[in-house]
Amino acid sequence: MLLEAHGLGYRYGGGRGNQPWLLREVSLAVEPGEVVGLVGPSGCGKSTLARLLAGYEPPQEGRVTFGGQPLPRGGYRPVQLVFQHPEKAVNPRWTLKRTLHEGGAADPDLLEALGIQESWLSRWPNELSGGELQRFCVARALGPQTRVLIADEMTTMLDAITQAQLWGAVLERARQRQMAVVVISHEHRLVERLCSRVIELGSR
Ligand SMILES: Nc1ncnc2c1ncn2[C@@H]1O[C@H](COP(=O)(O)OP(=O)(O)OP(=O)(O)O)[C@@H](O)[C@H]1O
Repeated sequence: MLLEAHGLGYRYGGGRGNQPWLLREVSLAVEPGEVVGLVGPSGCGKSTLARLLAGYEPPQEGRVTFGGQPLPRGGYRPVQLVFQHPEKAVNPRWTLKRTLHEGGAADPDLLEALGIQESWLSRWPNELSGGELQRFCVARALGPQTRVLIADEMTTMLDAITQAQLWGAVLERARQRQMAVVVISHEHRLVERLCSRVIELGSR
């Protein structure tokens, strides 16, 4: 298995202040090249689980393994996360070129597939639309060392044509590199269309 969660438990506040467990006994496994949906009611902890799976924060119970080992602590993250709001995911004081290079040298074919125009590279994040900025976040997350992409409502704010373009580019890379994709979305039709399997995260 490429990415596995073994009995994860998580509660905000680290157990102080009597915050209830948000996630408990969550186990899942994702294979290379698999496109898996992660669905559940609003507030059930999908985004929190995404952060645990990407290694942004540790679970309080259980563990996440990548290729059978703990997630690497430093260097490039093989499990990349793209959020719904690109403006929160970029440094407003960096040009888009610099933002892009945070994920390594950008592949020109990928930029073209994502519809990123050369002239946007010298701009600042506030000089692009949300959809244009999200293309950069997707490009940055698709560095050659990415083995799992977690797309947390990645295209929710985009129009249908842009959605199709971004997913086309992502799925093509996933096929080429045997990269796994975890799709978190409230759009059932999108999940049904993209995913070969769906994991349901229960409500509390
Ligand atoms: N930093 C935080 N501190 C305390 N509680 C938080 C924090 N972040 C999220 N929560 C709470 O944890 C719960 C789960 O949030 P999360 O964003 O993981 O759910 P979700 O399933 O992704 O929701 P949605 O589908 O609405 O995006 C929510 O009740 C939320 O209010």
